[in-house]
Parts: sequence; C-alpha cells; structure tokens
Amino acid sequence: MPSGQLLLEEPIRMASILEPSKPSFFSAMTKIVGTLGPKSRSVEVISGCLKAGMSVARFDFSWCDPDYHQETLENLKTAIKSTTKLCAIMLDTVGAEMQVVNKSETTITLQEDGEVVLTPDQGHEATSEILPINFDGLAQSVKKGDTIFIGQYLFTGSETTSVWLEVSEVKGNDVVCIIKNSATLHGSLFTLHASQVHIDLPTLTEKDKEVISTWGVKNKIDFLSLSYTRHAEDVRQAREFLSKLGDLSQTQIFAKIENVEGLTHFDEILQEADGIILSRGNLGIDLPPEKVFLFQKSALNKCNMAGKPAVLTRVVDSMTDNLRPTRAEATDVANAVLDGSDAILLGAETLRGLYPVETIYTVGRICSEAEKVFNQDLYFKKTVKFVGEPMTHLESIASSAVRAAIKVKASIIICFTSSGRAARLIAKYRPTMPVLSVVIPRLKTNQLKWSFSGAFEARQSLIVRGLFPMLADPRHPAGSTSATSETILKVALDHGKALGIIKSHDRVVVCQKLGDASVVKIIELED
Ligand SMILES: Nc1ncnc2c1ncn2[C@@H]1O[C@H](COP(=O)(O)OP(=O)(O)O)[C@@H](O)[C@H]1O
Ligand SMILES: C=C(OP(=O)(O)O)C(=O)O
Ligand SMILES: [K+]
Ligand SMILES: [Mg+2]
Repeated sequence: MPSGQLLLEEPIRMASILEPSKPSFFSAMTKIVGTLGPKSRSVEVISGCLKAGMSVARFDFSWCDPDYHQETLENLKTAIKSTTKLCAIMLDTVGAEMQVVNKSETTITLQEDGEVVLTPDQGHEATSEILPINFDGLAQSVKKGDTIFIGQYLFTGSETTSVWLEVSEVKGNDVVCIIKNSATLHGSLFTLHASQVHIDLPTLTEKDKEVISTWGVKNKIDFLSLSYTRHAEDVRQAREFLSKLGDLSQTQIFAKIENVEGLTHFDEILQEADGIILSRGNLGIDLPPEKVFLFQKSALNKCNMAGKPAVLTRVVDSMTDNLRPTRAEATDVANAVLDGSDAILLGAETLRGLYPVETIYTVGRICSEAEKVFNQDLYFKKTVKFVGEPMTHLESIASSAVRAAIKVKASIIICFTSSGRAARLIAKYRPTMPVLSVVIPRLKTNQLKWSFSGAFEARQSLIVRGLFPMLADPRHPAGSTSATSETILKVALDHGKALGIIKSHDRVVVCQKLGDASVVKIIELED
C-alpha cells in the first residue's frame, strides 16, 4: 500500500477524510461509458463529456434510427479530434425487449385499480384501455398473478411515468391486467418487463443483425452490448455472426445480464463473453430488492477473478434532473468501485439528462476517491490464490509487474502488448497506478489486403479499469528487435511525461519481451 493511503479496515483519523485529493491527469482509473442521445449529441457537449472522463460512447438502438446515431457519431469523431481524448464505440442491441407500440405518441393515462389490455394486435391505437405491443407470445408466456412493468425508455427509479401491472386474465392472445399505480405514459418509447418470465424473442433480432452489419461495420464498433443475454449460446451465436463481418471479428461482446434467466446462466455466459454488463435497470425489477446487492457483489467478483471487464449500470438516476446525486447514489458509485467494477455505464443521465457533463465529472470524482481506499493488498492475495499454481508464465509476469510497481512506488506501469492480453492481465491485478498499454501494431492480412492491427486492441482497453492505451507507430511493428523496443519505450516515456503522469526521478515498471523472454524491469528516470 502506498503510504498515506486510507485503509477502511484500519482506524483512520476522521479529519483525514476531508483532506483534498491531489489532482491527477486521469480523472479516475474506473472508466465511464456514456449513452449518447438528445442531450448529448452536439460536438460541444460530447467534447465536455470526453474531457470529464467518458471513454466509451454507447449507441442504444432500442431507440432512434441509424441516421440519427450516425450524426451523433460524426460529432463524436469531431470532438475526439479537437479534445485529443480517445473514445471507444459500443453498439447496444434491442434484443428480446418488449415495447409498447404507440405510433402517434399519444399520452396515455392509467388509473390505479383500473384495467388495461396488452395486445399483440398492432392495428389498435394505444389508448388507456388497450396497449399494442411488439411481441405476439405474451399471452402464452404469462399467467394470472404475474407482474408486468411498463417504463419509459431508460427509466429512472424516481419517475411517475412507470406503471406496475398484475395479470388478471389471459384472453386468447391478449393479456388483461390490473393497474397497480396511476401513471401517465408520455414520450416516444415504453418498454415492458414481465418479471421472471421467459420471453421467446431472439437475443439478436433481425433488426439488430441489420444494424450491426451496416452501421456497425461502417463504424468498426469496438464493443457489442448484447442486450438480454440469457444463455452462453446467445454469445456464441453473436460471435459467429460477427466473425463473418470483416473487421467486426475483432469486436468484443459484452453480455448484458438483465434478468433472472441471465443470472442463472451467469458462469457459462462469463466464459463465452469478453465482458459483462450488469444491467441493473432491468435486473433491479426482476430481482427482489433485497437480492440486488448479492448479485452485484458475486458477479463482480467472478468477473474480476476471470480477468474480464465488468460494467455496472444505473448509478445516479436522480442526476437526470438534478445537479447533485442523492447520498444513496453517491455511496452506490463508491461501492461499485470497491466491489470491483471496471466501468460505470450512464444511461438516462447522459442521454436525456439535463447535466450529462456534470454527471460524468461527479461519477469520476467519486470513483477516484473509492479507488484510493480499494484494498489492493487483499484483492491481490485473493486473486493469486484463486488462480492457483502453476500460473501461466504471462500471468505470473503480469502479477509480478503489479507487485513490483507497488513495492517501488512506481508512478506508472508501461506494458507492451499486441493482442492486449498482457495489459488485461496486469489490469486483472488492479494496480494502484495507471497502466500505459503500448499497443504495438501487427501486420495482418485478410487475403484481400494487408493492414495493421492495434486500433481495436487499443480502444478496447478504454473500458478496463486502470488501462490507458497508446497506439505505437506502425513503423515499429511487433516482433521486432530490442533496438526498436527501446525506441518505443522512449516514445512511451515521453508521452507519459507530456501528459504529466510521470516526472523526473519517478520509477516506472515496464513489462515487455526481450528476445524470447517476457521481462519486468524497473527503471528510474533521470532529469
Ligand atoms: N512488440 C512487442 N515488443 C516487446 N514486447 C512485447 C511486444 N508485444 C508484446 N510484448 C510482451 O510480450 C509478452 C506477451 O504479451 P501479449 O500481450 O500476450 O502479446 P501478444 O500480442 O504477442 O499476445 C508480454 O510480456 C508483453 O509485454
Ligand atoms: C442499461 C440497461 O438496459 P437498457 O439499455 O436496455 O435500458 C439496464 O437495464 O440497466
Ligand atoms: K437496448
Ligand atoms: Mg436493460
């Protein structure tokens, strides 16, 4: 542990809590994924989001069309250029999401104790008596007494626009429900959630496939956020689909666990996926409230032990309309970090919230404070024990690099990597200092043309806690001599100095290959 670090497990001087934190170049080691939409699509606001610490932009296709998202993405590109902040792109699918079909977007008022019918017959206009939906199997899926929830797209916990229904009768293809609370539905999109009920809709719908193979390919998406992942097979099928789409064979799949079905198959899903999104919005309705934290803590622990990034959603709902989070939300963000999240995903807060930039900034500050008291020592020991012996050579090198960096109080770790594997393994051991992952391009061919790898690998580290990528010049391709390694190291050190993350006399731990051997070396900088 670096000296002066608070350890929550030890008695601390209360006044030390108030000591201001030293400003650092990176807002936090924990990453922030922002969902871009109406309130976060101008170059100006996106630039603000990037500067505040957003490193992944999520485009949610549950909502709006590809042209709209393309316009936002073009603005994101401009903002990336002008701020020189890196940002990865995540496409979020619609998947097995049930939606109310309300073409004319009329306001619908539902009265407590009244009745409303859910029908697959989309010929009906949506009214207070009947709501057409996009799924024709609901009547076969639910039974009397089941709970159905209807909420505004990216609903927050504090809205009066969401309604609880109880199924009272199934009539042919229609489902008659009792309204449990009065609510007014207005807005363009309402989603339905039937609690703990299997919905026989595909995880990757035809519309999703269409969007991925057009918008996704065109924009070389770094991450696919696979909504409603319920089985490992869902991930395998998505992988198979991506493998035939050129560059998208490199897209990482983040399985979104949003219901009890996904929770039940968590272990198999984790094995297949590149990362996990704990979709607490939907899962928070599917699970009894007293069980949510148990899933969160055990799922994050499993992701950490597997060395796969975990993303947590729905943290500061109330910031959609307010400049400050509630105390519960502020504490929740910190606990997400202490529990092991790699990234926090903001939904409504950035998409339609009034304070997207301030929200990112606030969440980043809370994360950064929590990182300082994260018990790295305990975590490290737990991880080493979990992995067991014999460790793979690379994992042993990676964990040693983290140990050495802490022991010598290094200001950063520099990791050379091509596939990204070494950097991810270092991040797995949760170093307390930033890791500059220097991605060395590799010359590759797809039989049609030659190109350099590296861009995907670099951007994909933008969702991993503690990793900060730098793409090396392709004139220094992988597998080259120790002389080029030295040149690249010098470039990396200069880059670190220019960013202000390293200064004269600092110690730096470097993980690289020299000849055939992976080595960890400690260097002390001169003036
Ligand atoms: N171009 C490179 N030059 C020097 N060392 C490298 C290079 N690429 C990877 N390494 C080192 O090689 C080892 C294997 O790293 P890994 O990320 O698994 O590389 P690969 O891209 O070959 O899978 C690590 O010690 C890493 O730091
Ligand atoms: C982010 C979530 O899902 P969606 O994007 O489908 O609203 C969630 O359920 O927390
Ligand atoms: K979605
Ligand atoms: Mg969801």
